[in-house]
Amino acid sequence: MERIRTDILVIGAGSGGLSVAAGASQMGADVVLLEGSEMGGDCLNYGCVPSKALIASGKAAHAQAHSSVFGVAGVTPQVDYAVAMEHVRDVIAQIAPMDSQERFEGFGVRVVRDYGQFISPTEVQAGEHVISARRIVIATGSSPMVPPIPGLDAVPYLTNETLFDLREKPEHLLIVGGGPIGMEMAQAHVRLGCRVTVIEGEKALGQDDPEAADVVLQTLRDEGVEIVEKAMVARIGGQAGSVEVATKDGQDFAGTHLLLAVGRKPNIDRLNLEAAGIETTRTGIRVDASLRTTNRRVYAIGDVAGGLQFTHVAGYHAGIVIRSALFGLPSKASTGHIPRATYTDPELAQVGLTEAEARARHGDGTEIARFDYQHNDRAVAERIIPGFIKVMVVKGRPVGVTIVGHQAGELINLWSLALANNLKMSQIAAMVSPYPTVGELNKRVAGAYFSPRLFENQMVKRVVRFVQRWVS
Ligand SMILES: Cc1cc2nc3c(=O)[nH]c(=O)nc-3n(C[C@H](O)[C@H](O)[C@H](O)COP(=O)(O)OP(=O)(O)OC[C@H]3O[C@@H](n4cnc5c(N)ncnc54)[C@H](O)[C@@H]3O)c2cc1C
Ligand SMILES: NC(=O)c1ccc[n+]([C@@H]2O[C@H](COP(=O)([O-])OP(=O)(O)OC[C@H]3O[C@@H](n4cnc5c(N)ncnc54)[C@H](O)[C@@H]3O)[C@@H](O)[C@H]2O)c1
Repeated sequence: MERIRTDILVIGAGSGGLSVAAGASQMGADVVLLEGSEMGGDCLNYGCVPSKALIASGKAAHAQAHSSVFGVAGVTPQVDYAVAMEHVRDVIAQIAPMDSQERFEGFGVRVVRDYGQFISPTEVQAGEHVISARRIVIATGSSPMVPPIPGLDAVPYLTNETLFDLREKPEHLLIVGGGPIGMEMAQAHVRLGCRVTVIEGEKALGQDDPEAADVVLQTLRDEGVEIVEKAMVARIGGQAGSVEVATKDGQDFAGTHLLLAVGRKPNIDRLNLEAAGIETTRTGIRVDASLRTTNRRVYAIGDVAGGLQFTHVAGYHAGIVIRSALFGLPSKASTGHIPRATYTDPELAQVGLTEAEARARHGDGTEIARFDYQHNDRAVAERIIPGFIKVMVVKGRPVGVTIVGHQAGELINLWSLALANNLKMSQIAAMVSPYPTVGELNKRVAGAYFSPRLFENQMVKRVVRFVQRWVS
């Protein structure tokens, strides 16, 4: 048994853990990093990266089939699913060196490739190593939730951890769960020529503004995805190549493959948290605003902390922990300025409050500024007109933004800046955007906020008439 003493021990080499390890080691701390599986965690290996790479394949196929409106004859795309999945592998391989053991050892981090478990409040065992640390950061992420649906144990099913290993194209993919994973993978697969049925227990994209979600859902339905809502799965049967799903309301579905996308569970089982006095909640490890667990020397970040589950949140958490653990500075995580985007086509992005949340919190003080893609000249030229941007404004400042449409995930960046810095709508309106860009939408929605004040204001009209009389 080798004993190691260090300043910072990071458990988990995914989005959050790697950011802590890179930052802390480059700022002079002695860092040990544990990883029981693949360097890079979920995002690189089974999450963001492979899903966005497969979405890109779907987009290429869709463009081929829908080019005739541009005067370029459309063709039926010849999809080789195995090659599309090799493209996914290749994209992972291109990004992997950034997360590699070698790169982190180059920073001076000691990387131990084993699962860690607490053996005392300050010690973690990983294989043949016992590591004691001044501060410990748990960044062990989450895994696909596999609910105890009767019959599921006897039927082969896919999750995000196995989907990208497929090489034979599913003829008919049944997806249980209409959240971001379900909808992104539904569209990618229908565009690659699979039949797709999404079975959702409540409302698909139910976390999002319903009007914006409907724009996405309508597009997916138009592309051929069957989306069944309010259909909670009650029983699963069949066998490999022939899967049957029965819902509580008595509907039956049959397909060739089954993908489970019904949420996540925190990776805490291997950690032996009781030995360190670390409490958990229903969704993950209990943390305070500075991301400390119930053991003051131990932090929890990213998916395992049970809040928002995004790579950029894990990265944001890493910054909070570095400030607190390395410099002893008070540092608190907040969520009001954290954006999210679902990379369907059209994309759906949100930062801050939705319209319903803003009205609930600010009542009549909420004003809504809105601008539709169909009035953006670039969107018209490129024929990407479904969508809108909606800004919830309170006392002249944006408190939330919903964008559904082409590149909504890119457009939301400006509003993340605005909310993080408490900017005013007048500052957004003062920006000059190059014409014709889709990004002009952001300025035009700020213009839409001010136009009733300027154009429907009798005082403004009186002042203009008065001044004009004196202008030579
Ligand atoms: C299909 C899919 C698509 C997604 N798309 C996006 C997206 O587009 N944008 C976005 O922002 N987010 C996306 N996410 C979410 C994103 O992947 C996660 O929020 C992010 O990976 C969380 O980072 P993390 O560091 O908390 O955990 P992870 O990245 O999962 O890393 C945790 C690591 O800890 C290791 N580990 C676990 N237990 C132990 C232990 N006891 N000892 C040692 N190591 C351990 C694991 O092996 C893993 O490598 C997606 C997720 C999925 C599933
Ligand atoms: N673009 C992105 O940023 C992105 C993409 C994918 C995933 N993610 C992250 O991963 C997380 C997990 O995604 P997800 O889509 O698995 O989870 P989710 O919790 O967002 O959605 C799961 C859906 O499954 C439904 N469901 C649950 N049990 C069911 C049952 N028995 N029958 C039918 N429907 C059922 C729920 O009603 C819900 O709508 C997301 O919350 C997000 O944080 C992010």
